[in-house]
Amino acid sequence: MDEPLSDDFGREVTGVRISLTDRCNFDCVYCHNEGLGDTRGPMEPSENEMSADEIVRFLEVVEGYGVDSVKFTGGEPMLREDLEEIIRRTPDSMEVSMTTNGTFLPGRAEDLNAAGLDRVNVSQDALDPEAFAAITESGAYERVIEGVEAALDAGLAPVKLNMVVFEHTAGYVEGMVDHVAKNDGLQLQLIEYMPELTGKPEWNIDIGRVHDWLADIADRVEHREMHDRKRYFISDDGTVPEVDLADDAVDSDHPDADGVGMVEIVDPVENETFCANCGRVRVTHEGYLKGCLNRNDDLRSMGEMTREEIAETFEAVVANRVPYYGEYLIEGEDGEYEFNEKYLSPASAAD
Ligand SMILES: Nc1nc2c(ncn2[C@@H]2O[C@H](COP(=O)(O)OP(=O)(O)OP(=O)(O)O)[C@@H](O)[C@H]2O)c(=O)[nH]1
Ligand SMILES: C[S@@+](CC[C@H](N)C(=O)[O-])C[C@H]1O[C@@H](n2cnc3c(N)ncnc32)[C@H](O)[C@@H]1O
Ligand code: SF4
Ligand code: SF4
Repeated sequence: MDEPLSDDFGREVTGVRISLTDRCNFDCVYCHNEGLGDTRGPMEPSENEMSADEIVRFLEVVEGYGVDSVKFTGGEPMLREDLEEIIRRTPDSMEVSMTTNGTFLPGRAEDLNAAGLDRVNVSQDALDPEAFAAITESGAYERVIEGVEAALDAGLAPVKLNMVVFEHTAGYVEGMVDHVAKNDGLQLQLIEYMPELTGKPEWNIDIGRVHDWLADIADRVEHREMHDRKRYFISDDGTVPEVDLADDAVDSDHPDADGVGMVEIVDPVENETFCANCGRVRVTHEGYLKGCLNRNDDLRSMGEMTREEIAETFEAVVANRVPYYGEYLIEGEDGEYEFNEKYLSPASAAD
């Protein structure tokens, strides 16, 4: 195995995260679209989207740099009709996962598994169709539930349910934790609402309160290497206490055992430890490499490049990566994060 590249902050890059499209059949009120803005627009494939050949060429190049996992995301990655082909042609040495809104999994999950998909994350912000519709601006709740079932039936377990924790969903956290504790094959990923790219900081919930509550009810707590994320293991013994988290609104290596649900918290906002343990390079649907979700001033196009040029571009992107919180943004005396002047070029200052 080739040695992974490291950036100047000692962070090894072992994974890539590829946005296959910025199109989507949902219109979630919180969507950051992987840092690129609006997903609304025509649903037809755009000529700007990377082709299957371009995606596979990139993956074959970075395999040579020790990259051993790829996440396909979007927009909605399942809008790509050539998704099975892309997965089938992904290098065998890579773990392949996908994050989806789940609506297209029924009827397709088995083919994806057969093509080489190892696991899937499905966004499900509530267990209640009305709340779900209000958040996603879509009435496809039943379809998402069928999608989760289809993924489990196809052997894509564990299926991670992604739930963004913000003002609209805080009241459903307890129910979702209970749901994954009671249902084998499901895990829960509670994602801190990120206002950086979407605005609306008033929707924030103090994620620390969710950590405290889970720490109280968990049998066991682990730290995942990626981002130093905390994982709480919760038993299905009916002891989940009542709690109102909204009252002051302001490694797949561990398959869940029977009767125990795994809940992972993704809390990147103003979290220097999270950024210090970040080892993934992103690729936009148009084929730009991106060192950090929250930045768009470090994009480098792969355009019509040869393998050698892609390799050079990948090396340059890794060399240019900096932790977002703690380096690109630094904490001022008043406790607020502000831009580190050394990264403020005239171009990025205008963003
Ligand atoms: N700021 C930031 N947010 C992230 C990062 N990784 C994940 N997130 C947030 O978590 C959301 C869900 O991530 P997923 O695509 O489901 O997958 P993941 O949690 O990164 O990966 P796995 O747990 O390995 O499946 C992302 O869309 C982001 O909102 C990261 O590196 N930085
Ligand atoms: C951008 S979506 C793309 C994949 C797919 N369409 C889906 O919804 O799963 C990837 C993940 O980002 C999460 N997400 C989107 N906007 C967010 C925000 N502002 N804060 C935190 N997570 C967000 C979504 O909940 C979803 O789990
Ligand atoms: S389904 Fe995913 S990409 Fe589509 S709007 Fe919702 S979070 Fe964004
Ligand atoms: S450096 Fe950027 S991509 Fe990595 S964890 Fe921090 S905000 Fe996310």
